[in-house]
Formats: sequence, structure tokens, C-alpha cells
Amino acid sequence: MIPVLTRAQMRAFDKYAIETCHVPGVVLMENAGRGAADVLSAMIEARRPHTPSREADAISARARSFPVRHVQSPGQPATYPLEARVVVVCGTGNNGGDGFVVARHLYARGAEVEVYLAGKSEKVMGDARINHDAYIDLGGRFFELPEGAGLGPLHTALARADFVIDALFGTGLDRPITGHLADVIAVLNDAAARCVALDIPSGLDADSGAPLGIAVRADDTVTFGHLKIGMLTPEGARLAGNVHVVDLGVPDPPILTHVGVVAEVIRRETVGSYFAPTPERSPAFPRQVGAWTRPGVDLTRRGDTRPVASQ
Ligand SMILES: NC(=O)C1=CN([C@@H]2O[C@H](COP(=O)(O)OP(=O)(O)OC[C@H]3O[C@@H](n4cnc5c(N)ncnc54)[C@H](OP(=O)(O)O)[C@@H]3O)[C@@H](O)[C@H]2O)[C@@H](O)CC1
Ligand SMILES: [K+]
Repeated sequence: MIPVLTRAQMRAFDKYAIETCHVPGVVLMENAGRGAADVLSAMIEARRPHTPSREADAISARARSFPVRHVQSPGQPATYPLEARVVVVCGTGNNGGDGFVVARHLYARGAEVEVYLAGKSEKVMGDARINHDAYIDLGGRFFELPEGAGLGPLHTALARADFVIDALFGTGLDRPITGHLADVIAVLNDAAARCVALDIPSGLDADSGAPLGIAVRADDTVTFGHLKIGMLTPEGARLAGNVHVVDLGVPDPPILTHVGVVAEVIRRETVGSYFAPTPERSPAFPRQVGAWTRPGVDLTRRGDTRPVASQ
């Protein structure tokens, strides 16, 4: 079973890990961002037309500035330097902080990275500020897009990007998005680059799965800690695209016992394990349930046709 949390439960999960279990928030953010960078690295690796030879890497200009690593180790599923242009669009909260962590790791792995902050640096505080400063002080390319700024530079950057990372809003979203931030999301949604949302697509209500004003349409979502219920509604699932869950580096049982879950997703394999194949077939539902019965419970005779959610 895969746990599914509400927005409040996920925020309580982070709070409990930080305040009761004393895992620093900046450590959770690093685990989240590095996990997302690993998912991105695997996507970038999968785009390579063929695995380049050592000779080809040796003549690449960027291979001279970044170490070439051919060993694929767990958590680093890529050959460096990464061959991709990545634009990270950050908000001023902790979701933006995750974006700065992703940007730092992809930059360290040799990708061409640019970060656009939808606001002013002075508004970035706490753990997000630590990662904002680390990325910039390591020499990362960075641009501010405060209220009133034209979005032309973002348009131009996205036109040549392979990936755009949506790090505008996560579980902190609590009202409809309007004005400048809505315009930034519209630009993201117009881009041809593959869009990867961090935690949830910005603008998606993590509980209802409905857009709050406007929402990012992601190709993939790397969600942190646990699935949020809003990503499982029909509209939420469409906006989230392929969902990848990255762990925060804390054990679940002590925290989930405290914060609870709202639902659980049953894996396809788990559903299968509840039932044993039989030669019987239901005349009413020959394809769906006819060939499967749970030991001791014959669904075909009982006529139980409720759908079973599975992943
Ligand atoms: N340490 C942790 O807890 C960890 C957190 N993690 C990450 O942090 C994310 C949650 O971060 P967050 O709480 O800072 O909120 P976030 O989603 O970045 O929004 C920022 C602020 O925007 C504002 N705002 C809201 N709606 C708005 C609107 N419509 N239009 C304009 N502004 C609006 C509102 O502030 P307000 O304006 O109300 O003061 C809000 O606080 C989470 O999803 C995960 O990605 C992970 O790194 C794991 C560790
Ligand atoms: K996001």
C-alpha cells in the first residue's frame, strides 16, 4: 500500500520531522532536491541517442570543465556531464528552495542551468535562502523576475531549453494565483520543453486536485515524501503527468502514526495477491473479474463489481 496524504498532513509530516524528530529542515530540502535531481538525471540520460564513447566525451568542450563519470552508482543514474539545457523557475518559498537544490546538483553534474526567481532575492528566507545563496555563490546563472518585469527573457530561455522545472508553489499555495505569477505560469505552459514539477504542479490544489486560478501542466511531477490526494483526482492526475515519489530521508512509521493518511493506493501486484486464478468466468463480467477469486470469497458469485483502484 502506498500512503496518500492531504496538504495539511504533508505539512504536518515536515513539521513533525523538523520539530519533534529534530531533522533540520534544510536536510529535508536537500534530500528532496537531490532526489529530484537524480530523477532528472535519469530522464536526461534516457534522451541520449546512444551512450557516448569515452573518446566522444573527451572532445566535448564541457567535458573539459566537468569530470566525466562513467560509473553509474545508485542515486546517480547518469553519465556526466549531463547533456541538457535546464531552466528552473523558482518561487520565493520553500518550493523555490527545492528548485535551488535541483539547480545546484544539475549544475554540478554539468548540465547548462539557468534559474529564474519569480520575485526578488530579498524575499527568499530560511532554508530556501541558504540554497539560493549556495547556488548563486557557486557561480550558477541566476535572474530575478519581480512583479512588473517583462517575461521576454524567460520566453527566450525556454525556447532553447530541454527541461523546465516548476518550483513556484508547493503545499504552501492557499489562494488563487493571479497577476504576474499567473503570467509566469502561462509562459511555462506555452513552452515546448519537458516540464517537471517539484512536489505538485504549481497552482494545483493539493487536496481537491483543481487548479487555483491557473496551474502548471506538467509532464512529470517529482513529489516529496508522499503522494498528495489532489494528484490522484482525474484533473489533478492530468496536470501532474507521470508521478515520481522521492523520500525525505526519514522513516515513515513514527511520523505517519502521528499525522495519519487520507487514503492508500493499492499496487497492481498487491491486488493480484488477494486473488487466486480459477477456471470460472462470470457471464456478466467475463474480462474484468471472471477469472479471479479471492481465496474463500468468490467475487463472481457474490456479484461484487466495485472497481479496485490500483497503480
Ligand atoms: N522544510 C519543509 O517544510 C520542507 C518543505 N519542502 C518544500 O516546501 C514546500 C512548501 O513550502 P512553503 O510552505 O514555503 O510554501 P510554497 O508552496 O513554497 O509557497 C510559498 C508562499 O507563497 C505564498 N502564496 C500562497 N499562495 C499564493 C498565491 N496564490 N499567490 C502568491 N503567493 C502565494 C504563501 O506565503 P504568504 O504570501 O501567504 O505569506 C506561501 O507560503 C513543499 O511543497 C515542498 O516543496 C521540502 O523541501 C521538504 C522540506
Ligand atoms: K511546484
